[in-house]
Amino acid sequence: MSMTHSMLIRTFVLPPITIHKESLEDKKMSSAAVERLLVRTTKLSTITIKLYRLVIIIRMGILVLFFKWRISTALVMMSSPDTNDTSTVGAMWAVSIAGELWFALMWVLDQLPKMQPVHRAVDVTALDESLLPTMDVFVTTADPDKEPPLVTVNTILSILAADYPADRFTCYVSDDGGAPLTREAVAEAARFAGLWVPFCRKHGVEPRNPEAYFFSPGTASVGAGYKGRAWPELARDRRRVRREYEELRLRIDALKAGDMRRQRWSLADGTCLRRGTVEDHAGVVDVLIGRPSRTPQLGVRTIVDGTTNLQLMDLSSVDLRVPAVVYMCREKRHGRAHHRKAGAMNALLRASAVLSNAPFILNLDCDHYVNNSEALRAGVCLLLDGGGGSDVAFVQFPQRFDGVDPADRYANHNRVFFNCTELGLDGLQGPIYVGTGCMFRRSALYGVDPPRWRPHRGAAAGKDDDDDAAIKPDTFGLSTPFLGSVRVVLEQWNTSTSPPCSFDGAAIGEATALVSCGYEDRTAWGRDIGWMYDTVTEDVATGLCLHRRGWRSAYCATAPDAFRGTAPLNLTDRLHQVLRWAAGSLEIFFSRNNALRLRTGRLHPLQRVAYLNTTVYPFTSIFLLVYCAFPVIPLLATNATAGTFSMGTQPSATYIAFLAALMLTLAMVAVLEVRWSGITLGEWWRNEQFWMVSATSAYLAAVVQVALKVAAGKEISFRLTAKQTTTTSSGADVNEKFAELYAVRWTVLMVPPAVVLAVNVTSMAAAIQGGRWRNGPAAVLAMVFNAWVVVHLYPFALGLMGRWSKTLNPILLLIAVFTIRLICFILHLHML
Ligand SMILES: O=c1ccn([C@@H]2O[C@H](COP(=O)(O)OP(=O)(O)O[C@H]3O[C@H](CO)[C@@H](O)[C@H](O)[C@H]3O)[C@@H](O)[C@H]2O)c(=O)[nH]1
Ligand SMILES: [Mn+2]
Repeated sequence: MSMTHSMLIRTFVLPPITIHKESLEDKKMSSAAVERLLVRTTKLSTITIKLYRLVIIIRMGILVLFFKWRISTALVMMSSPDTNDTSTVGAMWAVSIAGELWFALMWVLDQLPKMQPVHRAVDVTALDESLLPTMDVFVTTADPDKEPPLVTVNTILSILAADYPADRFTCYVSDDGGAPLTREAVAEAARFAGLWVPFCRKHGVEPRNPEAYFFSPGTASVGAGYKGRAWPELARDRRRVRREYEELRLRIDALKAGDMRRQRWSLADGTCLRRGTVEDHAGVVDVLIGRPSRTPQLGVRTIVDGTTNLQLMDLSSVDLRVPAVVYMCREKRHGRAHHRKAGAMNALLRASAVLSNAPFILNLDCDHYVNNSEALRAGVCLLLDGGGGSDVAFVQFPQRFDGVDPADRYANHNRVFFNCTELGLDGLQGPIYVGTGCMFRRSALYGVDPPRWRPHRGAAAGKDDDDDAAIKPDTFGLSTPFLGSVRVVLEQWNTSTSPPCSFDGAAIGEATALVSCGYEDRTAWGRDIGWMYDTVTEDVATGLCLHRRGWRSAYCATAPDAFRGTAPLNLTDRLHQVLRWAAGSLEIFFSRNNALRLRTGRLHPLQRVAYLNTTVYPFTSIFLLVYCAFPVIPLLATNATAGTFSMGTQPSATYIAFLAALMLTLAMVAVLEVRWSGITLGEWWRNEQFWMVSATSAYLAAVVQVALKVAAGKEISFRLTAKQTTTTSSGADVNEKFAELYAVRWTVLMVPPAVVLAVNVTSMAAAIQGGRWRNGPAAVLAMVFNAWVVVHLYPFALGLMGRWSKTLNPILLLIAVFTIRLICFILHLHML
């Protein structure tokens, strides 16, 4: 990378000197005249959105009036001489109002940041081919048992075959398990890439993940959308490549079978290392495919099978180059913190700095493959965009999943978050970073301020002394070559130095030293630079640190999906995933990154609200459980009269009016949200439902875990999500296809919702049996509320029932639940 790169930096990355308030109109007019736009940003301001905002504001007004009324009524009741048991009555009022206040607050925190969604369309054809920046792609894997090597291999192949110049990107694979099996599998992928990558280029196949391409039902019709040469040729080539791929699969199976007997690593240079354990092993950096030449290597030959002499594929005039592949395993030692994924990412960040030092970085978890070969270009558009792209620290892509059952009973797709929340945030300071499928600007990770907050450093400025001063060993560590690489990256603001790029022995030696476990001692890694430590959701914390420094982020939704991954296999895995996210969120809440305490004017106020929302939501579990248990009391009470706890208030027209208004506006907001974001009502409902399941189980456990951490310093573990191999023969029946999903695996997390379910069901039974439900409207309503809880917990019950359960129609349930929810609120009010 020499002139081309520096020109590019000058053209696109140089910061505008003035701090400008973004005006979309201005931007459109000024840039359109000069060059083709890489990104077209439109504020969604359809009638739906306007109505949506209006209803949200009206509902907030109603909430204020409602609470004013509730609290004043409570105070009047308490001081009334007719109330005989003041302490019980007071406690009940407090529980009820506290619950409602918390739910209302959560609703407001959730809605506010969603009110100004924007839509960004990238134009990859507007990118100047000769100016494409270099990119480092990081793949993380940690355990070959839970993350099958075949999945990782497919991810790597899809990356290598992506539509991006082969000499401009490098694929780094981090193996936290230090498993020879993983390394061998990566090497197999590197070998197979020599055939797979040119094949993809020749025929323009999609997706470029061989497993998905050959075996997933969706891509069976290869002819459709065919971009390459002659169709019969594709059919022939496809058959041959598929045969090769099947052999690769067999080889990986064999590796797996033989894994137990292996004691040593053998590296590319012939040296052997003794195999360590997962928690204790040496650091390794191993270049599996070196840097390809800078010019395309057009195939003038055909690949011929050595034994059968059969012509395998005609690759004349197809570029045969394969991007560089580096296998990396950071050193781990007993008794030394390794900081999970964040630690792996920081090791990758440093090792790649002395090897390729690309200004942009893409991270994919081992199970998330490139599904749209233009994905890398799409991300680059947003980072290079002349109209503000230089302030963008990262581009988050939506996470999409294969292998989710048609009913999505555990809400794995998370559509409300990706299609509403992230889009809304994009209109503020940018989406929250949520892990896999995210592209970064390397300099942002080194802790510098974004251009718009560096107003004195413009194109004219010379060497930046501040930057030099900032590149200190007590921040970045002692490696001189690494410090040099940091300087190069930071100087890209205003000079035209090109990053060094070398895979020679010295560079590899340095990279190995950079992944040693002592390198970060007494440095700022994990605190001020790189990925953040001290939380199991390093993603949210890292994004927050970038946003608080004034960086923006961007959301990049493409069609077809840029990346696709796998979702947790069963309810147990899913609950543990949600538990980890909730615990990580609370860890951030109790850290120096608490959104309420951050002292910075650079965080957009609504962005702050969004971060507050993302870090406090698990507390809902406490309010929810208490609030849920509350109406059951009259049914279980030995005193048969439901009036025991009634404080004698008569239903008033006021509260009926409040309820009607609150319920109506809630329903309207939901319907409008579904409309502007394009998700389905079913998806929205699944989200609601799974929220209930998590809130009664995983969130509660998260609160306990974090309480233990805060009080007793007990660390929270990162339980890896098991990945599925996506192969699903097209003909298989649903039960067989999702057998793993329907399997019941017990976890303590299921205890609280099971108890809630049981209590509700028995209290209903008891009430019916004892004829108590006839004793008063409160009891009847309590039963209805019970039913509401039970219905909300039904995906959980399905999980418990295992594969024999049949899925109910979510839409019918939705209607039922809305009606019941209304009655539930009446119940709460009636009892008081
Ligand atoms: O010590 C570790 C632990 C995990 N990982 C990798 O981290 C990734 C995420 O782990 P996974 O179990 O798949 O977590 P998910 O809940 O599915 O992932 C989401 O949530 C995580 C934070 O909790 C983020 O790190 C992920 O990027 C995000 O996709 C995987 O590639 C792992 O190989 C490591 O490299 N080292
Ligand atoms: Mn995952």
